[in-house]
Amino acid sequence: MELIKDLPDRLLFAVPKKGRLHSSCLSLLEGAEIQFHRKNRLDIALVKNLPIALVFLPAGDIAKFVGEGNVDLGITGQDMVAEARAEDKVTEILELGFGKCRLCVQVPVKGGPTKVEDLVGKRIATSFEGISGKFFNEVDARVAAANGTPEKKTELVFVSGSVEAACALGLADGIVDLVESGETMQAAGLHDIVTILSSQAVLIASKKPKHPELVQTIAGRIKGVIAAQKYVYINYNIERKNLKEASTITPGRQAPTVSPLENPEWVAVSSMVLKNNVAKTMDDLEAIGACDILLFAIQNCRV
Ligand SMILES: Nc1ncnc2c1ncn2[C@@H]1O[C@H](COP(=O)(O)OP(=O)(O)OP(=O)(O)O)[C@@H](O)[C@H]1O
Ligand SMILES: O=P(O)(O)OC[C@H]1O[C@H](OP(=O)(O)OP(=O)(O)O)[C@H](O)[C@@H]1O
Ligand SMILES: [Mg+2]
Repeated sequence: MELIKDLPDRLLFAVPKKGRLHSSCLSLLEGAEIQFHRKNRLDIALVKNLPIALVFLPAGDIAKFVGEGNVDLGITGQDMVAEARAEDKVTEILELGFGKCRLCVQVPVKGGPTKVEDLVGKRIATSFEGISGKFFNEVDARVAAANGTPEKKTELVFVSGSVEAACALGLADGIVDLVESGETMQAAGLHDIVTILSSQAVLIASKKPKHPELVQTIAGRIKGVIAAQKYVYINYNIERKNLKEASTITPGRQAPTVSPLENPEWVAVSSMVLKNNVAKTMDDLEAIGACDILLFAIQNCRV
């Protein structure tokens, strides 16, 4: 097949083929000007403007492929990297700020245990067998040591999705699954008693990439897109005597850009500032006498 023949010369970049991370990944690729056309049903797409091939894989498999060096780059959740036991086999280049969630032990609100130790010897349903197994092995050992009794094993029951249904269906006494808004958990009559890990989507690279320079190029582009989403550009005028204080409010990534104005007692200042704190930043600037405060969206940047 024509497509496969082209692959050896290209950097392979694995992207979740569906699910929670898929559409944010596509926006990221677009922002990084990684242009491709994906044929219907095909899980490989050649990038038109760079020597890259995108491979669309289940999020759960991506860490394994990157860790084994089959593909140079990938995007998946930190939870998936941990579940694949690939933390030492991949380089986490960048947290991407989406796909944020927590992996939690959850139990029924009514009549469920109140602490994780009470689940020892019981049944836990999960799609995260690796992480949950390690977690409950430690709890089992700790409880046995504390009580001076032989170790009782907590039983893991694998389910591939809709994990929250397991308690109501009588399959398990508790579950380990992801929580974001908490809606699914609450709808199932559950609450969380322990957070095992917090996760978000990450850009990961193989430890020995076949195309290291291209890895750097793509990482730089994606970092730029993420920074552009995180920051806005602020511009304001201020009396020179207040510049020191203003610089502490808008320090910029390196330092603020200060330009002289016709009136020698005044300067114009520009700086990147964090988007999520920008109203407070503007309040603080106004309070020290800044005026003509303008805010600009950043289309893209390199940091
Ligand atoms: N509710 C959520 N909010 C935020 N991020 C999430 C949420 N659920 C999952 N994720 C993140 O997205 C990753 C992939 O989850 P996703 O649900 O897309 O995969 P899946 O469960 O294998 O597929 P599917 O649910 O389509 O069968 C998770 O490993 C986690 O990092
Ligand atoms: O706290 P919330 O915002 O409700 O999100 C949490 C839910 O999202 C994920 O499920 P998903 O939609 O991927 O379905 P799945 O269980 O079939 O994987 C996760 O497995 C939880 O069930
Ligand atoms: Mg899911």
